[in-house]
This record gives sequence, C-alpha cells and structure tokens, in this order.
Amino acid sequence: MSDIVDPSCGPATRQTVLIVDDLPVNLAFVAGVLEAECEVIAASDGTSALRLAAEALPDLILLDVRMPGIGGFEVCRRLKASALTAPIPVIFLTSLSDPDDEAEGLEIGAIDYIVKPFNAPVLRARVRNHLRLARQHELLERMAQCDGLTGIANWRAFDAFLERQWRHQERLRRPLAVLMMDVDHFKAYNDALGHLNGDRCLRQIARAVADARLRGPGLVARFGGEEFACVLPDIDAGAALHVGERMREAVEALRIPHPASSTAPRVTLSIGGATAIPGPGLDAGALLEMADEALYAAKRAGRDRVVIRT
Ligand SMILES: Nc1nc2c(ncn2[C@@H]2O[C@H](COP(=O)(O)OP(=O)(O)OP(=O)(O)O)[C@@H](O)[C@H]2O)c(=O)[nH]1
Repeated sequence: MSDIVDPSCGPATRQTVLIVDDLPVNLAFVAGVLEAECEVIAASDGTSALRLAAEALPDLILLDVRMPGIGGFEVCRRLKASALTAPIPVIFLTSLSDPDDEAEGLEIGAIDYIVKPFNAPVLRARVRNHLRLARQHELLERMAQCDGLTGIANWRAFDAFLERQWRHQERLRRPLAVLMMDVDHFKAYNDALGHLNGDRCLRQIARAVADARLRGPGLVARFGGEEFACVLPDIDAGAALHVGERMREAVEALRIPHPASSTAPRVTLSIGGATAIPGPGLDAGALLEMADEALYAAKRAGRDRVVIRT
C-alpha cells in the first residue's frame, strides 16, 4: 500500500467477474448475461481458474462444481486457503440441486449458490448485488487503514505492514529499519495557536514526511496524536539516518511558525530509529521499542534531530 490512503472508491471502475465452466456454451451464455454489468474473464478448468484468480484478482467468481480435473468445491477451498484470493467472493453456479451440495458449497466459503438452469435477469441482479457489496467491503477495508485527519496510513496499517515486512526480511536475512517521529513541543503549539491550527500542522507534516520517504518499499503512518512512524526494508543504520534527516529537513522546510517552542522559531521533528536483521530472539515489537528509546534520546539531546540505534 502507499503512504497516502485513498479512502474514496475512486472513479467507478468496471468490476471484473471470473466465470469458470468446462462447457464453452455455458461460458458464452453467462458472459452474455453479465457483460452489461461488468468485465468478464473466463476459465474452462479448475487449474486455470486458480491461476487467473491469483493473477487478475477479480471482484467476484462464478464457479461451476462439476468439472474434469479439479472440481469446483476444491477450487473454492484452495481460493479460500490463500491469503491473496480468500477475500474474493465466490458464487457456485451449478446443476447440483441437492441441498447437501448447496450446504457444502456455502460451508466451504461460497457467498451464494445458484442452481442451473437459472433465470438470466435473476442471475444479473444477484451478481449486481454481490458486486455492490464487494465495493462497499473494499471501501471499508481502505477506511480502516486510513488516518482520518491526515489521509496517510494509520497505526493499524502500520502494524500489519511491519509484521509482513518483518517476516519477509527474516526469510531473506536482510535488515529492516523503523523510524519513530514526534513533533516537538506540540502541546505548546496547540495552546498558543489553537487545536484547528494544530490539526492543519499535522496534515502538512504528514504529507511532507510521506513525500520525503521517496520511492521503493516502505510505509509512513500516523502512529497516533503527534507521532508518526516509518518502516523501511533493506535499510542499514547509515541509510536510516539519511532518510530520517531528509524527513526532519522536509518538516523544517515547511517553515511553520512555532511562537511557543523553546527549540526553534519553527515547527520541528525529533526522530528515533532502529535497524535490525530479523531473527531468533528478536521481534518487530523489540525493534519498535529500540526506535522509541532512540526517539527519547533525540528529545533529551535537545530535539530537532535524528538518533539511530542498531
Ligand atoms: N491539534 C491536535 N493536537 C493533537 C492531536 N493529537 C494529539 N495532540 C496534542 O499533541 C500534544 C502532545 O503533547 P506532549 O505529548 O505533551 O508532547 P509535546 O508538547 O509535543 O512535547 P515533546 O514531545 O516533549 O516535545 C497534546 O497536547 C495533544 O493534545 C490532534 O489530532 N490534533
């Protein structure tokens, strides 16, 4: 994910439905029923359905049950067992009308079960409803990752990203850095200029710090209050100091007057960082604690500076 989370649905892009059926005539008929509603992609067996689902990440899958090779129930189980494809809603579209089959299909994770022969307008309406739900679900997911004040990632997104990156770097035996940032004398800023100006200041800082991260993998998030945090994979202590300095300078360059600060006439940022190669005896929480200690060292040393621990 990027640092700036777009909590809107964006322009209403056409959603994609993957239809899976071993009979070309069925694929063509279902595609004809749905083409006014969505983009349609098709697979004629279980193996290509699994591949296409992982590649295209469709918004919905319409899945036949009886197919040569991997059957529809097994395809559904494998889709739900993969973190990548598990969120994609699956509807079985099948000639198996036995309630036991229907119950099994729903129990293994399908969101709906439609028995063939189906009525075209009913199928179209059901697919439309499920696509609307999928869009709402996606919007909620995005909002849950977004900090409401600044529009950058929130602590929840940060935690998930840090855990993922920790495991990834552990496998590669490569370093990971965390930077913790805290606006200096922000209580005094609020007291002197008011909470609304404080909010505006936090928004400006969030943008500046997120932009200063530049390209490559990593994430800047609002950690809470006037604290921000950043995860940077493949970064050693020297490079972490460099990125931290760039972020500190980006806030300095905003030249936001801070009449109540004893550090500088402008708003400044203290940054504490830590780097480690993930391995036994160390977890992501310990790295965060090290960065937090470095932040307090930066505060004690006079603020408006970067301190890195290894
Ligand atoms: N405007 C605004 N203020 C906030 C927000 N979240 C936290 N704060 C304020 O941030 C201030 C943080 O103050 P302290 O933790 O005492 O730290 P500080 O004054 O920045 O001092 P040092 O960190 O020691 O430099 C508090 O006054 C909070 O009310 C917010 O969303 N908006």
